[in-house]
Amino acid sequence: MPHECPASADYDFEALDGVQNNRLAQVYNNLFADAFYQMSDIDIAMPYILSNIPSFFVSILTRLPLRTISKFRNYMKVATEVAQEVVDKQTQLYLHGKEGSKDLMSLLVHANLSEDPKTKVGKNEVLAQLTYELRPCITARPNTKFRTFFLAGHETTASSLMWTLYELSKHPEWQAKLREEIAKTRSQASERGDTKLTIADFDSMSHLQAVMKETLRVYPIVSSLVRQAGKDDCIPLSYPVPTANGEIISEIPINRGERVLISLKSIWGEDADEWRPERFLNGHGTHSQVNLGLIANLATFSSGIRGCIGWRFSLLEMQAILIELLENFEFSPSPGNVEIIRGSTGVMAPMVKGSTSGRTQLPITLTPL
Ligand code: HEM
Repeated sequence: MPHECPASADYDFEALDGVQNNRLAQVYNNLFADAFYQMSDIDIAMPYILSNIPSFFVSILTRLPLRTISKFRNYMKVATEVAQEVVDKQTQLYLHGKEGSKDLMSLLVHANLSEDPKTKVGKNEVLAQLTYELRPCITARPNTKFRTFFLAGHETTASSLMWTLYELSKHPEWQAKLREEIAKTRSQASERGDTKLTIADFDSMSHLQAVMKETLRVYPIVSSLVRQAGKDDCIPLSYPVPTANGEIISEIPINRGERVLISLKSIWGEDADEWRPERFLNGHGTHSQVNLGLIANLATFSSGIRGCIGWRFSLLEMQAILIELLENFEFSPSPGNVEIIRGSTGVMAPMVKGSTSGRTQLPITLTPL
């Protein structure tokens, strides 16, 4: 299993060697759970306070030793230093005529050095793309630019992968189906003379696509979205509902500036809570297409102009890792009575029920094949 991030930053997190060896891994380790799990009242209120006060007071308040803010400030400091090192390394390679690696970060560095004003990307923007902007992270301000490879790109994909492995560990029959599909696709590729699978091969693997889509449906990592009304409006309802005073309404009026929290729980019928990838295969059910993407009967990547910019990258990354893992290991539930719950840690992350550690964790058994 790769323990670096060659696709995005040509940077080795040394994650499999233990977090103590790498300063970025140290501050990143359990960051979301440490910052967001079981927050205090003041930590919960702070984003709303910060969203509604002038910037001058924000910079004072964000110096307070509050849990969420301190954790992210700590992370930002180290992440910015590492981002600077990555950028410097790629810049030197580029200036000495060496191609450097073909990861996303190197492409951004090349764009930073571009002489053409149309393609040039400023240095601060390059750094911000790699790290994170402290303010939107700790405020609830909707529509702020969410700029990052490390956080938006990593935590979401890693947690979705964990949930996929969790479900596969409980469903050996799906592991068998996937191994068969992978072997068939590999043999087709080698008949063509290809040693590696192509993106078209990934897209052709309907069982793996169905497994990923079903996991993204049952475990939407970003489980709610906030939107702010740009003008007075009415939100039409799919069906009339009674209000607290008994009035039946079929639309909800909202005023300009009001915030709406959109829950991503879709309507999937009686088996909505069950993990059943077959619902996307063989024309089962009404939402049967196996295709994945921004518009794929799921709101897991959101949609429209603020939809996830990294959805395609994330799916390819997950697919590549899952193929590698499934070819090499069998997954089964952890021995003992371990119950896994969905931890509310800013993203939906697996945690062990009853554990007081406050850590994101997923104990499962891996057996080499
Ligand atoms: C399973 C993986 C992922 C999930 C479930 C996911 C989910 C989402 C969602 C729901 C949004 C919309 C947030 C909102 O509207 O408030 C979003 C936005 C975003 N995502 Fe992802 N994401 C994933 C992976 C990635 C990856 C791999 C990257 C980058 C490499 C990424 C970068 C972004 C960025 C930059 C935005 C903000 C887009 C904008 O506001 O214009 N995401 N993501």
